[in-house]
Amino acid sequence: MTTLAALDGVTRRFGDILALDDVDLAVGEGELVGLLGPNGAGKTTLLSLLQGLRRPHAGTVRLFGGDPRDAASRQRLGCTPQETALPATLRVGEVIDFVGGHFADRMPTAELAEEFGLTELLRRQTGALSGGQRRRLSVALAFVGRPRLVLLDEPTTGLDVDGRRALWDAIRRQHAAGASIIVTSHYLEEIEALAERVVVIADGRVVADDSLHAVLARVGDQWVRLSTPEPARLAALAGVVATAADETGVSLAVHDSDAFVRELVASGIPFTGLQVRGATLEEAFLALTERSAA
Ligand SMILES: Nc1ncnc2c1ncn2[C@@H]1O[C@H](COP(=O)(O)OP(=O)(O)OP(=O)(O)O)[C@@H](O)[C@H]1O
Repeated sequence: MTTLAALDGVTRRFGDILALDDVDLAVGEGELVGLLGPNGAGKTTLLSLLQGLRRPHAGTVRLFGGDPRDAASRQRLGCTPQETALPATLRVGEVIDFVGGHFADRMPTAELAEEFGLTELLRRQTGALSGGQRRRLSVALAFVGRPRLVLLDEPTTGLDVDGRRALWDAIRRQHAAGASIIVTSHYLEEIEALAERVVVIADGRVVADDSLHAVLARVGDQWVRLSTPEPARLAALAGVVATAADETGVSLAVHDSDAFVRELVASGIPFTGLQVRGATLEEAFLALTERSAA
């Protein structure tokens, strides 16, 4: 598999903040990689290094084998940032033509508009678009130059359920047609819908890089909830992957809830309101990032 983008021992600081801490990551041709992590984990910083917008303080970043800060390396890169400023008085079709004009081999405006559900909007000024329509246009623009690699930073933020699904379908079709994609998201549903490989980032470090299935298996797929006056003693019990406490009780991610409950009873830790159920993706992901923080 040809490597399209690679970070090798990359560290990036902002003053005292260590935004990326010794990150290794390689993305190959044909991959659709989901980058998952809480606010401030370092996802956007990672994408900005791949776009050549920032330089690493240590380590190397390669894009199509070159330095991403050389414009030539970025010819086959498409991006949608978290927020896009569109010139309000230009029409949708004009914006697509303007961005497309920068690429030697571009997708025709009508074809791109059709793919991303913008056909009816081509003559509308971008200032008159709804938030969801603007978002669709921003994502579409990442694909206009027939990129080999596309970076999508939270592509469906602000979209309703239908809009999100329609955009996922378009992204999947572009992937099937040959584009490799790195997508960041806060929505596990989005990562699940799009990505086969999941890279979890927490506090600037890669804490998991595997198939979605394998990541879930690692974090424990059962979830126990209870109330106790002695929450600190719970973490020492066997099979506890992670704990999270709030004012209503303690939640624990565990691998084997039967074994956990047997040990809980044997430990003599007082508890009430015991509940056991399968973990949602959201909980599994939180457990993983909290464990890394611990
Ligand atoms: N220009 C900057 N100046 C100072 N600190 C920054 C700058 N950019 C990012 N940071 C800090 O670096 C860390 C990583 O930020 P980054 O935006 O990469 O996270 P993220 O995972 O993309 O978060 P989010 O999901 O909220 O977009 C954060 O602590 C952030 O505050």
